[in-house]
Amino acid sequence: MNEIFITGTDTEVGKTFISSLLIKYIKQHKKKVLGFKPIAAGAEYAFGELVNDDALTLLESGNVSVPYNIINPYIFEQAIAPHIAAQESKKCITLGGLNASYKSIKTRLDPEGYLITEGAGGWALPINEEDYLYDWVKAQNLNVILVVGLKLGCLNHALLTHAHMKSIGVNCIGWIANHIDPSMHAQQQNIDSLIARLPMPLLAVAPFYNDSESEKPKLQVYKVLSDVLNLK
Ligand SMILES: Nc1ncnc2c1ncn2[C@@H]1O[C@H](COP(=O)(O)OP(=O)(O)OP(=O)(O)O)[C@@H](O)[C@H]1O
Ligand SMILES: C[C@H](N)[C@H](N)CCCCCC(=O)O
Ligand SMILES: [Mg+2]
Repeated sequence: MNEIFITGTDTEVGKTFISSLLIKYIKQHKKKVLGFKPIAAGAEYAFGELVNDDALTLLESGNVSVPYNIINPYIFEQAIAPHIAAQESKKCITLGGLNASYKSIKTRLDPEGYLITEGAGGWALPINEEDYLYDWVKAQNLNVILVVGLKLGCLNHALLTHAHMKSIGVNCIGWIANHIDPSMHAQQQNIDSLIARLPMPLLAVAPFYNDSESEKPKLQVYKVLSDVLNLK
């Protein structure tokens, strides 16, 4: 199975936006693909069940039909740091629980399928008093793609995020530049600054997408994306 973990330089930098475009890109290659949002904070009740927008977006983007709770095992109503939301609702996010959910979702895909997991927040997300979501990513030996939300400050966030991945032995297979701030100055120079400093390839660039535009958002994809995703 092809398994990828999508992290970002921060919360709200476009992990869901990019994950959804990547899932669509993989579907264009006639592959089965499923999104996984293990931990979601910020949810509403629909038909008596708590649901989260990111998880719904991932579910709708893929082409494998599974019940909601399979793709989003940990869900909290408040849009706050998940380990705090868990404490407040007297629940506990555990590495064991994440492993069990991951094992369960993997039974829904065959070995040629793609499982795209979206993190929550940035790379260093506490999940309880001891563990971080990256401990789980490392334990599962997942390849990571870093979404860089292009805004002032993203160079520091991207470089520190990658430095930490390297220090714990997590494999980052590439990064994606996401134009989230149309007013940002020197956008291309910022991309070039990261190309020069990050050792992994730039896989794609997402333009700023204006909701009022009739066109669907599109990734500008580099050939290396299909290579790292094993898509022929
Ligand atoms: N390229 C883009 N153009 C325009 N808007 C974008 C773009 N990328 C993301 N956005 C918008 O920015 C907001 C944050 O994006 P998104 O929800 O994907 O971030 P996230 O990193 O997944 O956040 P979270 O940490 O909550 O999971 C959303 O409203 C999304 O539609
Ligand atoms: C609520 C938000 N949209 C995300 N789901 C969770 C972000 C957690 C950030 C934790 C932190 O780094 O401070
Ligand atoms: Mg998201």
